[in-house]
Amino acid sequence: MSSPNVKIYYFDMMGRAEMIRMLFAVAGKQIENIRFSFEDWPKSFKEKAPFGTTPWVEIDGEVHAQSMAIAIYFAREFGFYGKTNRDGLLIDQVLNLIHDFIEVSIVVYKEPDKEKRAQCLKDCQDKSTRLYFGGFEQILKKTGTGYVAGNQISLADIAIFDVVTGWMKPFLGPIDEFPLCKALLEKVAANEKIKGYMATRPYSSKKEWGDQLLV
Ligand SMILES: N[C@@H](CCC(=O)N[C@@H](CS)C(=O)NCC(=O)O)C(=O)O
Repeated sequence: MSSPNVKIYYFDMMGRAEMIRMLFAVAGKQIENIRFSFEDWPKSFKEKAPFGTTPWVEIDGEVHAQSMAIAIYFAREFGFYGKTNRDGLLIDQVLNLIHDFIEVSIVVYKEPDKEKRAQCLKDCQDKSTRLYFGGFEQILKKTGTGYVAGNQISLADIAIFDVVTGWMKPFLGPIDEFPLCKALLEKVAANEKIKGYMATRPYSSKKEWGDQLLV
């Protein structure tokens, strides 16, 4: 069976689309990026998005949205969702922790008062980083292989790597107290496909939402 034609629609940045793009890179699969500006989003794209938000994908012409659902679907298709139901449980816990972390980061980003925002950012870099990386660490300890699920890289490992290298980077504090997370990140960074992708991806952290906080 031939591979489907997949297009992903998103802003010209990493954001919520990057984990999906990275998964395709690690799986050695093609995905076409349709990138648009903030100006063009309401004018030409929002009405095409299934639920009025981005990212969304077109799979052989059929549209689907919700970044986590899209990532999970392709992880299953490409064999990056573990081998057992328990693997899926471990992976889902990581993805849900990341979902919660994203929500916290967005609250910080949207805080209009500059002083309050600085305080929220500090809390995020301190307490939230500890809470969520503490969660990843617990899961990695339970699995005991150095990966979130089983003995090979899965969507969850890629998603944790995206947290530290993507748009959420400015919201993170030090993760030194989480040695299993650090070891996992080194392993993902050493993956040949990830290395190739990171060396050529067109995105700059300067353009991401998080970095605008620091302006
Ligand atoms: N739960 C959704 C959230 C999507 C979402 O809020 N996307 C933002 C960009 S990251 C968006 O579409 N913002 C523009 C808008 O709501 O008009 C997902 O993960 O895909």
